Amino acid sequence: MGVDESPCRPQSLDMENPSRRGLLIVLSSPSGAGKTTISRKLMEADPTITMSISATTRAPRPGEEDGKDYHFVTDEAFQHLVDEGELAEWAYVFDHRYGSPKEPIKEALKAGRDILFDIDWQGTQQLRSAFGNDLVSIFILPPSMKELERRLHDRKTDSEDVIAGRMRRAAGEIGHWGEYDYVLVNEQVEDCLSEVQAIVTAERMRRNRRPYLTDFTRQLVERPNN
Ligand SMILES: Nc1nc2c(ncn2[C@@H]2O[C@H](COP(=O)(O)OP(=O)(O)O)[C@@H](O)[C@H]2O)c(=O)[nH]1
Ligand SMILES: Nc1ncnc2c1ncn2[C@@H]1O[C@H](COP(=O)(O)OP(=O)(O)O)[C@@H](O)[C@H]1O
Repeated sequence: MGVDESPCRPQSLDMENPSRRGLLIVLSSPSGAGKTTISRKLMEADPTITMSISATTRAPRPGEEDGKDYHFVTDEAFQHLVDEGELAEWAYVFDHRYGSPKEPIKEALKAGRDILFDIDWQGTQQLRSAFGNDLVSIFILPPSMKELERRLHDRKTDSEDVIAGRMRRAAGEIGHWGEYDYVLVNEQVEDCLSEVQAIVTAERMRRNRRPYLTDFTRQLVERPNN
């Protein structure tokens, strides 16, 4: 259901204005647990959700597209983004820098659209400080460390060295699970996707994200014959 199709949406609402505050949806996990897979499926099922495309200094993997998967930039270009205050958050991950551009977030929130982030715990902390109640955070765990390693090999995008580095970092990343609003185990992709969708649906219904309810409830009470 699209943003404007809620059955609870009062008819008198100004159609030019968004009826709901946009939501920042953050997915974090150790590398290989499945957040890219879940993100893609979530957006396929609900095209009103847009992805925040991060800037990174890491090299593209085979099949990755500049401007679609990441904005692949040099160290100098990344530093320029930092200096100009164009990133809402940024962090070092696996010896590279990754950051979320500020402008698309502002646009999405203004338009009442939801925006999805595939970022680590450091970025999540920074976004939570900046956006508070507009953010919902979800941590995705693998069913086991053995399965995590199997998925990293299966993906065939990284060398043995890189996989070993990602596995070494996984325990540290998992250590931050307690900072997240929701924690899921990605055993079967479709089950995990359904759980993420249930969270998004419920979070969209939160009272503070539906400011029009103030007018709607007033109308209900003041004009009982309508
Ligand atoms: N803080 C922060 N982390 C990011 C950002 N973009 C990606 N990451 C994280 O960087 C880590 C590495 O990402 P990537 O190199 O694509 O590897 P992957 O985890 O195997 O997909 C993952 O934990 C991502 O969630 C960002 O903009 N900010
Ligand atoms: N539930 C799952 N069961 C089996 N394989 C999975 C599952 N979820 C993801 N994968 C596979 O695991 C690999 C890593 O998934 P990916 O989405 O790239 O993880 P991340 O973005 O967290 O690094 C990919 O090859 C993906 O197809």
